[in-house]
Amino acid sequence: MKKLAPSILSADFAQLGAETEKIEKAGAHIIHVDVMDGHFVPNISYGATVMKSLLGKTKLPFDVHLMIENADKYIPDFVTENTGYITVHQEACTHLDRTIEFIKSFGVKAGVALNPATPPQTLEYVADKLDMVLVMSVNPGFGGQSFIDNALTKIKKLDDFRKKNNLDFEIEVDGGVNLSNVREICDAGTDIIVAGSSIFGAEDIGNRVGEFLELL
Ligand SMILES: O=C(CO)[C@H](O)[C@H](O)COP(=O)(O)O
Ligand SMILES: [Co+2]
Repeated sequence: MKKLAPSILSADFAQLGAETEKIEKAGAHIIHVDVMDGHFVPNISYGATVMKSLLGKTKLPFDVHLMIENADKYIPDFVTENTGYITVHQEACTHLDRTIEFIKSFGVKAGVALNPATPPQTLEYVADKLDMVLVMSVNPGFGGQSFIDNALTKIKKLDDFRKKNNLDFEIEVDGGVNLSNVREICDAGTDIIVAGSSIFGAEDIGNRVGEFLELL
């Protein structure tokens, strides 16, 4: 089953609880949490305190997308009863294998994200340890950007690679996903769809989640 993970980066932060409730009621599967440090990416978003403000208000798992340097230092802050996945960037981790093991030591699924310019082959020697690979289809740092088409080639390569090697990591796609391109992105082999501005920018957020779910 394909899963929908709305990114709260584009939510109205003054209404974060209410907007989260709307996406949960409408059937979204996961909450995507974008953490930006102003160093690895040229923007600062929010940290663990904001994510933790949703604890007790939603049953949905958190999918933590760490766009930060020194991830090992901050990973423990993001481990909560709702935390399903923690994903770090390949480009930001010197000791990627160690960081993956560190995430898994908390009983949380481990993901690695790849920037648009990063080839999928870079994950060859850690792929058997991974629960998820996040294919960035925009350069990370901002919501509301346009989908970079060659992400489709990368998704297909990763899908072939996991089939050939009998691996079971999930493939997540993040950036510029909308109602017009989501079907093609799913067909390429994606399991988890992240969508921020195309959900939280809609007039009726719940209705938009429903429209996405029909297409998954
Ligand atoms: O990681 C991200 C940006 O770095 C966001 O998850 C992503 O951009 C989602 O926003 P949108 O759907 O508006 O592109
Ligand atoms: Co993200």
